[in-house]
Order: sequence, then C-alpha cells, then structure tokens
Amino acid sequence: MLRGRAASRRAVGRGADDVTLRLGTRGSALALAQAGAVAQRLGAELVVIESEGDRIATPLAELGGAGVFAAALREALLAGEVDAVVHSYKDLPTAPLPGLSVAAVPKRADARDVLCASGGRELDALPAGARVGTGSPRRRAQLLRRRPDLEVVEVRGNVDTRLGRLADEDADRRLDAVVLAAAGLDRLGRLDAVTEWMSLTAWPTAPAQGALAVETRSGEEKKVAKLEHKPSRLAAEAERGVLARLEAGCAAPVGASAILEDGLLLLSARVYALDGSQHLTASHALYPEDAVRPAAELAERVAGELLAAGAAELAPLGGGRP
Ligand SMILES: NCc1[nH]cc(CCC(=O)O)c1CC(=O)O
Repeated sequence: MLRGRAASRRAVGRGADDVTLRLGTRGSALALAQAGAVAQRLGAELVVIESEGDRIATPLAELGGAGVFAAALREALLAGEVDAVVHSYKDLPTAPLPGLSVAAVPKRADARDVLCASGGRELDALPAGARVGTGSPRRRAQLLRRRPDLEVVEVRGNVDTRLGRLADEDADRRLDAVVLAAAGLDRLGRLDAVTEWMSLTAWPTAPAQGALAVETRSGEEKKVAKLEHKPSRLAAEAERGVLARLEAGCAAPVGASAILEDGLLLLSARVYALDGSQHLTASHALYPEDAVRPAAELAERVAGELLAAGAAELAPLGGGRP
C-alpha cells in the first residue's frame, strides 16, 4: 500500500491496538525498493516523504552533506506522522538524534562498489583520459589511485540518471563509466550494467554501505525488532564508529569494511588523499563477547591508529559535516 504524507490514518481491521504500522521512506526508486521490502516483512504501510536532498541539484558536499536525505524522514517520525522510517544507513549522520533510535539493522546487502562502463570494460581497459562519474570524494580518490590519468566528473542524481550518462546523446555530458554501490543496483534490478566488482580489500566502501537503518522513536524499538540482524549491525556500527571517531562527514575520503567471521569482528579502514596519491590503512579485530561495546571499541582502535599516523593531515576529514 502506498500513499502520500497528508493522508489520514486508518486502522485496518484487528482492533484499535493493532493498527497497521506506518513506515516512512523517501520517494526515489531506490528508497521505494528497499523500504518496500522492509514494509512487506512488517506488514506495514509505506508513507512517502519528500526530502530536500531529492529536490536540490547542488553537489551533496556543498549542501552540508550528511543528513540532507535523512532530515525530512526524521521530522515526520518525531511529529508522529509515521511509526518508523527506513534510511540507507550510509546516508545517516553519525551523531545520534535525541528521541530517535536505530531500532533495527536488517541483514546487509553486498557492501561493494561496482564500475559500470560502456563497452563492457573494466577500469584498467578504459582509454587514457576517460571520463568517469562520481560525486563521492572517496570514489574519486580510489579511481585516481588506480588510474591517475582519468578525468573524474562530478555527478549527482539517482541511479538511473547516473547510468543514463553512459549513453547521453550530448557528447559533452557522456561518460565512459560511473561508480555505484552494488546494493543500489541490485535493489533496482540493474546489476546487468556492472562491468567490474571492486574488492573490499583494495577498495573499501562508505561506512555501512549496503545496510539499512530502521529508525523509531526511542522506547518504541520493539515495533520493528523482528528485522534485526545482529552481525549486520555490528559490522555497520564498527564502520560508522571510525567516521565518528575521525569526526568525519559523509563526504570525507574514507572507506571502511567490517565482517563477522567465525565469531571474530574484523574492521579495516582507509583514509585517502583527495588526489589518490597517498593513503593510510589500519585494521584490528576483536571477539564481540569480550567487549562491552564491541563496535565502538574496535572503531576506536582503528581510528586512533589512523589519526596517530596523520590521517587528519592527509585528508579533509570534516567535509560534509552537518
Ligand atoms: N549516496 C547515495 C546512496 N545511498 C545509498 C546508496 C546505495 C545503497 C546502499 O549503499 O545501501 C546510494 C547510491 C550509491 O552510492 O551508488
């Protein structure tokens, strides 16, 4: 069921206490796809909420980055217009918002980035000086690290818009390739466009990429508890903990990758110079049962090592902070 924000609430059968949950989402095709799957599992009703980030065409970094997409959803949640909201976890600012809680992290999708290039090419096969689109300083640095000759072009807009740039009729706008999150393409059924999968070791992605955050008002977490997937939360929180400890925003050139393997939580993070010429990497692991706050403690070790090695001098970490 889909309806606009202003529509009135209506109980569906089953008596007054068992009202259908209202689940808020942004209206992009990607947001609808991922929230639709969550709504189905909860038997919830989707409520589409328009956000500033969807209406404005300014580069994200200039908009103040983190939080632009999340703000309208959070407002609607705090105002009681919906019972829960679904975010791409990587788009959620690291600072907690009083009164709200990430009540569930569902099982995470593939965290990798992918290249979508015309002619079926991989990155190494693109012609010298090829034009590759991304709006992310991390992806720009990673592209230039492998191919310093590339012209990295700032792109924004939804996944279809970005893929469309590969076949743009206007030659000045046409790109040879774009870098995207595999999770987004998968949710939209567009994995056919992928020409190269970037390994997480060589190309760590945005903290919590591929994960969703289902937010409720504090104290109402039970409403969505059945969605929770603990290993996904641990990994996503460890990665986000690095950003928080680095005091970095979503536009910082930072990649992080955590996995839970044989009970061990492993976290690796990398900070890039904007031109990709240098980077710093740190990795640590711990057994979650040995720690009081495993994700935060692991992130602290990794981020502490990066800062001690000069991460704050290497890269503009504060870019895109709210
Ligand atoms: N920054 C926008 C955004 N937020 C979440 C995804 C993809 C899905 C995900 O990572 O959960 C994307 C698109 C992209 O980076 O290609």
